[in-house]
Amino acid sequence: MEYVVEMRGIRKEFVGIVANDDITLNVRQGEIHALLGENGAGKSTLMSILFGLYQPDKGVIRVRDREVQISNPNVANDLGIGMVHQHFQLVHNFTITENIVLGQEPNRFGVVNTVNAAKRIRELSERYGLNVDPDAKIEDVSVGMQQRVEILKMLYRDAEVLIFDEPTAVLTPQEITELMKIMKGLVAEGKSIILITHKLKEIKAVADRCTVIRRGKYIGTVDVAATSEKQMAEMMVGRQVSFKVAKEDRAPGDVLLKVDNLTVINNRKVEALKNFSLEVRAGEIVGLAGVDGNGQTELVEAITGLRKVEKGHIWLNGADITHRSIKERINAGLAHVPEDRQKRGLVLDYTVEDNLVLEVYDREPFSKGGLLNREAIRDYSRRIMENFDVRAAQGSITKARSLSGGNQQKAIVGREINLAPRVLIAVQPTRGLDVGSIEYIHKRLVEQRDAGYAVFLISLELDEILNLSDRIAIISHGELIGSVNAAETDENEIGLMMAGIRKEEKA
Ligand SMILES: Nc1ncnc2c1ncn2[C@@H]1O[C@H](COP(=O)(O)OP(=O)(O)OP(=O)(O)O)[C@@H](O)[C@H]1O
Repeated sequence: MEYVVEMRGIRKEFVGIVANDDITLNVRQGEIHALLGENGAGKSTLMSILFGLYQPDKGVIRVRDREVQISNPNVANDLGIGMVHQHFQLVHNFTITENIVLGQEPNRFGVVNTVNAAKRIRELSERYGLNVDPDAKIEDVSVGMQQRVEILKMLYRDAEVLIFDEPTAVLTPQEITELMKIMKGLVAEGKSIILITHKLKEIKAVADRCTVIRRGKYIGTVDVAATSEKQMAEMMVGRQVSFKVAKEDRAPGDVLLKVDNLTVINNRKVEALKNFSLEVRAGEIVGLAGVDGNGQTELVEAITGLRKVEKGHIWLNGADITHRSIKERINAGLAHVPEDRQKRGLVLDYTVEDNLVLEVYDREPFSKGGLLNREAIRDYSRRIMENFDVRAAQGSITKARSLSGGNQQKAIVGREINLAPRVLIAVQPTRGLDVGSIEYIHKRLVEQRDAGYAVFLISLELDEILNLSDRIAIISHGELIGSVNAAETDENEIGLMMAGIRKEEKA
């Protein structure tokens, strides 16, 4: 058996778009096989076919040398194919064991033996270095741990081929390192992994081979050790890609966003921000670096009006907006690319065009005397879609739900930048985007700065913060640890400050 999974000549068409057009994917046993492609290239569709969620219109799938019809996920399971989705499917007030046995057949007394299950979970956890406590409740464990529960679910069902869909998008850098170790351990034990990711660094670090697809078509499969990141990026987008952002020096102007001594309480009634102060000036990109969960979310919520401020003030272009409504803040020139595109960014059942005018539909020319001007809305949306390369099967009237993840993200960023906001709050603006799209969004953020606006960038990607920012503020446990010039710092210094070590302490 040369390959554990062979997908040959796979085609899948949705209304108006061929998502997979004659795609080949051959996975060897015991390898980590990366699947790389720009946003909307057809990766998720191909994996949904392998997992039995979609039926291909054409093509053959062979698993361990046997031709198979994977008519639903149960068939995939029986064939030893498992998938860790980007959005976990876990019940929060259940224990880890309960989540793993969920959906298992009960015995003839109608009960699932959770004692035996917990024992087996412990064994699997140990064997693959997962470090999971079977008795812990999901709501009490970190995101990284929840992902391991998803991995355990697959192992518990004896999966031999594991599909990971952008698994590192939700993880902290430490968790990413650990996950890579786990993946290597899995293949060392004979499992095979298909890894969907946009991060070329990760492909270089763990994958053996990489299959590249572009606009639904198969481009090629390469040996990762012999191929550079640049080469893979070029295969993927069909042109040269620059990883560095070109940015001229610029003297910042007036303070456009001022956060003054802010104290905010989180959902657990704990102070998530303590006397936090920060300024962002016109013509400046300020990056906020910090380990996830250190008050970034609450800070953004307070600035955008989603969370009440306990103490302190927020000023936008000289006006105190601390207690203003969300709408008033938008009208005063604030825009926001939110952390969670599905919860806050888009109304998934609306069309793309309705999503693109979400904040401005009540202004002229989009409405007049209470009536919507469809033509104006469509024109405006089409322009954003074109500029930001938002690919949608039926154009502006496509439902947001059926866009690929990256295209949803591009639509949100396009919508917010298009408001020409005085202050743009960009949270993880390039999450889930391919390198070509990242390059483009970064350019637009720099343009925003060059036009004399303020950009506040919140990102867990240190590379992105270092690359784009003029100034970097570091947050730890809800406190400002310090603020440094991007040109005069490096990953190490920022890393230490993210761990809560102040500059003077280090000296
Ligand atoms: N259920 C669906 N109905 C209609 N079109 C769809 C559906 N699912 C996907 N598409 C379209 O098929 C194309 C491929 O999408 P897919 O999600 O497979 O891309 P992807 O490579 O996973 O992208 P990303 O990196 O952005 O997640 C896209 O143009 C998408 O809009």
